[in-house]
Amino acid sequence: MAAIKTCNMIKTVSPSALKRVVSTSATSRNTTTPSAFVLEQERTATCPFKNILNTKPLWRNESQISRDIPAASSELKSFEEIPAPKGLPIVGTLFDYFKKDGLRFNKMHEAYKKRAIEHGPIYKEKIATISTVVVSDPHEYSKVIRSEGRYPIRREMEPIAHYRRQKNLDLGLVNDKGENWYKLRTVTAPKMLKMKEVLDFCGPMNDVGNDFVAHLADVRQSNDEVVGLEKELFKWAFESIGTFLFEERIGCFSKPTPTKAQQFIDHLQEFFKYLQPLMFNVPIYKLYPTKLWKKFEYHSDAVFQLGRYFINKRVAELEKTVQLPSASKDVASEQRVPFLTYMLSQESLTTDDALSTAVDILAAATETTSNAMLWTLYCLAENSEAQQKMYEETKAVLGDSKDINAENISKLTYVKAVLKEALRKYPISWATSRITQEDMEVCGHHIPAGTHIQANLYGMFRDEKLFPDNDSFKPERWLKDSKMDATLKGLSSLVWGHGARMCIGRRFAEQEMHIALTKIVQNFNLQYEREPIHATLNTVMTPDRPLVIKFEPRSL
Ligand code: HEM
Repeated sequence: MAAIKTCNMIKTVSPSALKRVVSTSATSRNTTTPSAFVLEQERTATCPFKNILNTKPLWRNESQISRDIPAASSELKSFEEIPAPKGLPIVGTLFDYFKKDGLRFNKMHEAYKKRAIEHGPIYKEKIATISTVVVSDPHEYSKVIRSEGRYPIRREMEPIAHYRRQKNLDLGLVNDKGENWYKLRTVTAPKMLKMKEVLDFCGPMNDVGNDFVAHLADVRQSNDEVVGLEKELFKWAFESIGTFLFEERIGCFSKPTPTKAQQFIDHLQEFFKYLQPLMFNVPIYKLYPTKLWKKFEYHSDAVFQLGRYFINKRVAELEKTVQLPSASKDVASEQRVPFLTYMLSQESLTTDDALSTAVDILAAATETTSNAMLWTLYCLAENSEAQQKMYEETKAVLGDSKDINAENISKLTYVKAVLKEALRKYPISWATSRITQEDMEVCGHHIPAGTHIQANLYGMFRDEKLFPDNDSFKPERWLKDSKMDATLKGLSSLVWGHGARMCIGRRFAEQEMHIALTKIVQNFNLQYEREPIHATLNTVMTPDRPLVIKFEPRSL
């Protein structure tokens, strides 16, 4: 497989505004002064990407790659000189995505990889109204991480933001910016990212996991195949996040699935399906409601109404049984109260803020974790050796016990490596991004403030130079004693984004997935006997057709 080209530094321009930025980045790479070094350490102390920030530049010694960071601003190349595919005025490269055998919006991950191979570690592209710079060099992207500031900005998910504005709804945690976003984030983060808080949910997630394997055993056909696995995993994901938000079970595994839960799941899947083409196409929907927009709007209405239904139902129950704290007296994040109770008690949030955030979390949690699980089960079903190693680890750590708790979960190191490797091969969030807030230098080019810049995650993960034998599923890459460069080990975090705006559900998602995967492998031997599956984008990366896996019971 061809590897992505890497930076070649050349001549030119000296935008004086960049002096400060360039000299910082040049120093941090080469002759670090004590003060710059201290600054660097302070900035990276809590960053999950710190390995990349703190180690020497990648590939410095590799013969294929001759690149050097310019020593002075006079060597900087301009933004205009960033390589770019040819496009037309106004529409840019839009038609490349409609040509027969051309690129496709539902294969953007492949498009980014192809463009990077053609144009190198940095290229820019304008697709209709969207202009973006794509970086495929982990070290270079780390500069973007370092400069993201107190209020990092991601590009809006335009169709969602447009929908919310039209309906007079708050933009919410996912789309809001600046102080508004910060207010929501600082209230939510302690409850969702503190390890102690998340470990408290090990018990309830263990119960959800037990019920899920019983459910899988039940829905298996006579030949052990589970047909409609994606729907079953959606139920699991919804049950898991519901348990976290409400500290009450939704009952998704009962027969039949409760109508409202099934409706929420169905509408959410359609919502993500229509979101993908709307995000990249010309936003005509802002002028008049296209057919596609109407479908998206229909499913958005349903997701919002059903999300509100679940939340309001729980609030009404809580009001009957417990005294909801008054909004003038914040409940501390360590207090053991349901997430909703905690949110509603926060003085800094309006009731609408609290409810919008809960709907955001319901929606953000379901499609993501169910697809991450689908890919991981697919990888395991295709790799009996990895599956066996994982089974042996579960036996060694848990014996015959069904209980995963705050203590033994930390010992499931191979399980964790399995998830990382599955997300390397199939990064459900295939690119991560920021809008730059200051002028900076990346790959020797001037990047003005306000540029939308993305890390080409799929391209990096599938780069043979970075991950040798990258078509193979090798969880061992991620184990502590593996020989993989520590810098590259840090790359696995990027599927969760980075810095102050990293996925707020990361800890929760990892825990629920580690538990469910462990239980599945404890109970079943997985087999996949059909044609290889490929990836397509329904906003997140999903299998391009229904995945049918055999769940053969293990004799315990
Ligand atoms: C496999 C599972 C998941 C993956 C790979 C994933 C990935 C991501 C990524 C890449 C971002 C953007 C971060 C950034 O810009 O730096 C994000 C944001 C977010 N995620 Fe997740 N996510 C997952 C599961 C979840 C779950 C389970 C929840 C809720 C419990 C959740 C809630 C959110 C929210 C609310 C945001 C917006 C945060 C903000 O902008 O402050 N995600 N996620």
